[in-house]
Amino acid sequence: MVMKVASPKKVASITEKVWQRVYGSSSSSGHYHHHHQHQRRCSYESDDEYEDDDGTIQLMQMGAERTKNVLILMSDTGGGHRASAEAIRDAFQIEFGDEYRIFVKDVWKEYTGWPLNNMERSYKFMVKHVQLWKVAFHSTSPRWIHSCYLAAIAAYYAKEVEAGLMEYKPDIIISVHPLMQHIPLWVLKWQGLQQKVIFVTVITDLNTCHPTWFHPGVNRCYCPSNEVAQRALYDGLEESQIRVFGLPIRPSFARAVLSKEDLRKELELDPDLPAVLLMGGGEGMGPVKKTAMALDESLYDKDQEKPIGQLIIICGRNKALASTLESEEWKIPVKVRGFETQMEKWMGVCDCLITKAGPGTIAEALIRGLPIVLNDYIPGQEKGNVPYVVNNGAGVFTRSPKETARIVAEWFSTKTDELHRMSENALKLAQPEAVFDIVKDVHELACQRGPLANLPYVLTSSFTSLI
Ligand SMILES: CCCCC/C=C\C/C=C\CCCCCCCC(=O)OC[C@H](CO[C@@H]1O[C@H](CO)[C@H](O)[C@H](O)[C@H]1O)OC(=O)CCCCCCC/C=C\C/C=C\CCCCC
Ligand SMILES: O=c1ccn([C@@H]2O[C@H](COP(=O)(O)OP(=O)(O)O)[C@@H](O)[C@H]2O)c(=O)[nH]1
Repeated sequence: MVMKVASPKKVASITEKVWQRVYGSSSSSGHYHHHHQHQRRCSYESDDEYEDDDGTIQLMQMGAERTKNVLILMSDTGGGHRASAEAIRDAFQIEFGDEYRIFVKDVWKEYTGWPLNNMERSYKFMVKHVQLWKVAFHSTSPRWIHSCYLAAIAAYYAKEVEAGLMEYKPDIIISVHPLMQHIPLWVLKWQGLQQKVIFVTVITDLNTCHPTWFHPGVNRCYCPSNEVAQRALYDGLEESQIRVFGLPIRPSFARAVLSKEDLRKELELDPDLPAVLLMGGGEGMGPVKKTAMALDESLYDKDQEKPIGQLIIICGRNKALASTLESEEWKIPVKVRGFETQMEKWMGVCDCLITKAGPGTIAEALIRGLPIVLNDYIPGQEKGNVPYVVNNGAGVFTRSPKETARIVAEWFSTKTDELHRMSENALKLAQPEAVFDIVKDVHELACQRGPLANLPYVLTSSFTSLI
């Protein structure tokens, strides 16, 4: 909160002056008491002030009372970055209420031009032509290569990015995207805002992530696994910058108490038949259709002429896939859905999952204790998710739709004990509290920053004024 008050000639202390203005009393014990009503608020306070030309005093902050702005940088390249961004936003709200104001934004899309404003489409195109993605991913891995690209883009779009970031006057910037470290950090540096704005990265890949995630200039780098933390250390981050809590998953997964029975009624599913969930990330990627067809065969008992399981297919934003599947005739009970906002419910009614190796979907399934058949992965960032699941006994990998269908049929008939064992292993890997650990740690960072964080934006030099 920035307040303007007239400058009194004689006052004992600045703190008293502030509290006199705000509460009409100079009692510092009143101040103390007020702080304790906000247990979780930062415990620092500061007396920053400066005098304007007109003789009024700008009171920079009310210490702990100021609502802090948190800008979460994401992009809809896949569904995982938005899901993690929203998870962090929700956890901030649950833990700290109105102490933080959260903005989840794709600043590139809103403020810049080609190629940054078009990443979703470029990414979709590249992963469809998977060899192209493989070359792009690996050829940009060396630091000097991606730094050159990103520096060129930063120079070109500096003003736009600056405008995009400054619109939200962030006290804290959280990047949940591999290409959103370098450019914002350069802008902060150019503006002399590094001491004021906390910058943290929350990595949303479980293992073989791209090195653009690791920037030595961050205040914290939250790694979802020890494997990623090792990579961060290898890429030059200090141990003090790294924290390993897990991948941030929406609190509705961690905190909701779900009864399978009630959910099956709500979602209009068969109450008794075991259920398999088939999906392909936010974009409905991978061999979804072929797998659905194979399951329609394997989950139907021809001798008894009845199904041994039911199938739910979530197509995400892939509308073409949803409409093709909706027009099919099925022997077993099948539900075809588009983009669902309550994934915790759909996972809560199922007994196992078939998916490409998306980190968000995997982490959610682990929380729900769902054994996973991984049927595809995007080269590069998703490759390492396969051993992560398989070596920990939480699932299997096969690219063959028929093999997938056979495995699920066995899990639902002769190998229920294997299904049960894998479910237990999945639960052991789950980290439902990760998102809360992350926001609490960010909050601690904000508290440690103290008065420096409360310099108003008007005091800092703007990049636009330098050029
Ligand atoms: C020396 C020869 C160079 C050849 C390459 C030519 C040009 C560069 C073209 C493309 C750059 C490719 C960037 C590669 C780095 C990507 C880092 C990364 O891991 O990105 C992943 C994200 C998607 O997120 C993932 O989604 C998954 C699911 O789908 C899953 O959820 C996973 O967890 C997520 O991490 O990918 C992107 O965001 C890619 C955006 C693609 C942008 C294409 C723009 C192309 C145009 C020009 C280049 C502009 C900027 C790139 C700067 C390059 C520096 C890395
Ligand atoms: O209809 C859908 C399909 C997917 N998702 C979510 O999108 C994310 C997908 O992330 P993941 O990392 O698995 O793959 P990506 O989509 O990024 O390739 C997960 O959180 C899913 O729960 C969703 O909310 N609704």
